[in-house]
Amino acid sequence: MSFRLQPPAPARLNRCQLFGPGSRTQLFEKMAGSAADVINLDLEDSVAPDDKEQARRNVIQAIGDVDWGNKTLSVRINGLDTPYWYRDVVDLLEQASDRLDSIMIPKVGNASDLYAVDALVTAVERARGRAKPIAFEVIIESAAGISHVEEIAAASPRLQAMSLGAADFAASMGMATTGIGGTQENYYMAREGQKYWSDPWHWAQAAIVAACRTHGVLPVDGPFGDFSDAEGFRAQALRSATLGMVGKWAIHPSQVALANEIFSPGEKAVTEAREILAAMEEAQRSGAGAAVYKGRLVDIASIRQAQVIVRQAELIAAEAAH
Ligand SMILES: CC(=O)SCCNC(=O)CCNC(=O)[C@H](O)C(C)(C)COP(=O)(O)OP(=O)(O)OC[C@H]1O[C@@H](n2cnc3c(N)ncnc32)[C@H](O)[C@@H]1OP(=O)(O)O
Ligand SMILES: O=CC(=O)O
Ligand SMILES: [Mg+2]
Repeated sequence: MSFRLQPPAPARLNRCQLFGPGSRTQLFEKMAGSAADVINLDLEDSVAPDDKEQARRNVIQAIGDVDWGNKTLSVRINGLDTPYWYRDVVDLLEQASDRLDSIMIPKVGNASDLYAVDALVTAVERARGRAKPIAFEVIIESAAGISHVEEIAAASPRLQAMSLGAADFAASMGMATTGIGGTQENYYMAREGQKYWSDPWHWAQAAIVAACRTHGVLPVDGPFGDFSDAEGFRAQALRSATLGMVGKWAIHPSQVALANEIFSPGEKAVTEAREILAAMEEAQRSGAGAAVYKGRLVDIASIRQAQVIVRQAELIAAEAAH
């Protein structure tokens, strides 16, 4: 470990973020009743330009009126390249109830984007004496965003989560696809007449996870567009979880249970992690730094690996007991 310790990410569940357009008020109660840990009411790309102002009003009202339980409640504002974003921020902070937890800033390109929003949010919070500081989440979905991912992760103490937005990311990078996430037909290696599909999102996800873990931010996988392809969603989410991401967006209710399942460690994994901790405790009692568990090496690093799984299981248990 470096002299500078890795800060912990916020200790809250973020297995699934369910999105819904701010213009579709009939979805709000359904979203609140879902099993998603995080709700994202959208003012950005799922809302047509003519509906922006009404959607903002709908969302402000719903923040106070709907019972969101103990979910993390977030609103995705419009991008900083639009005329809408400042009014999104000011109206949300001046008019919405304190139930709002977070705002999501899309298409961030560098640390200054967060600085600008932070300055505006801080001014409104002070002017209004808002008791609960608003958290931020950001989407990395452009060439600039991924190029500056580390400075973005470090940009604001408000920042809690960072998602990969596969759709805009693909567009910004000039990728030859209209698919949102998942396997891409033409991204394969060929050998002896066989195709071996590779993962075009891998490098961006790994960069996001590293930046997030360096600065104590939750790394999240974004949307998977084909909501009738559960197998594809599952494969994408499993890869993300294996890389260190803590959750994934759902753009349709059918994806919520899948995300929750994949980002919750299974009973077998939790039992094994606890057994590794017990084996290492035993080893350390006898003065050893390494031991054998089920025929394989475990050492002090295994304690840290096992703790990742046990901590997540404990968060889930605490949430279930709530
Ligand atoms: C690239 C990005 O930026 S992604 C993030 C922005 N995009 C979004 O927010 C889109 C979110 N999703 C949606 O708007 C919708 O799910 C759509 C447009 C994809 C599909 O909508 P529909 O055609 O209504 O879906 P469908 O008919 O399959 O819905 C089935 C049920 O789920 C409900 N439902 C649909 N979407 C949602 C949602 N996001 N949250 C909660 N419930 C929902 C429907 O109301 C319907 O309920 P019912 O059975 O009580 O009638
Ligand atoms: O905003 C999300 C995306 O994939 O683009
Ligand atoms: Mg986007």
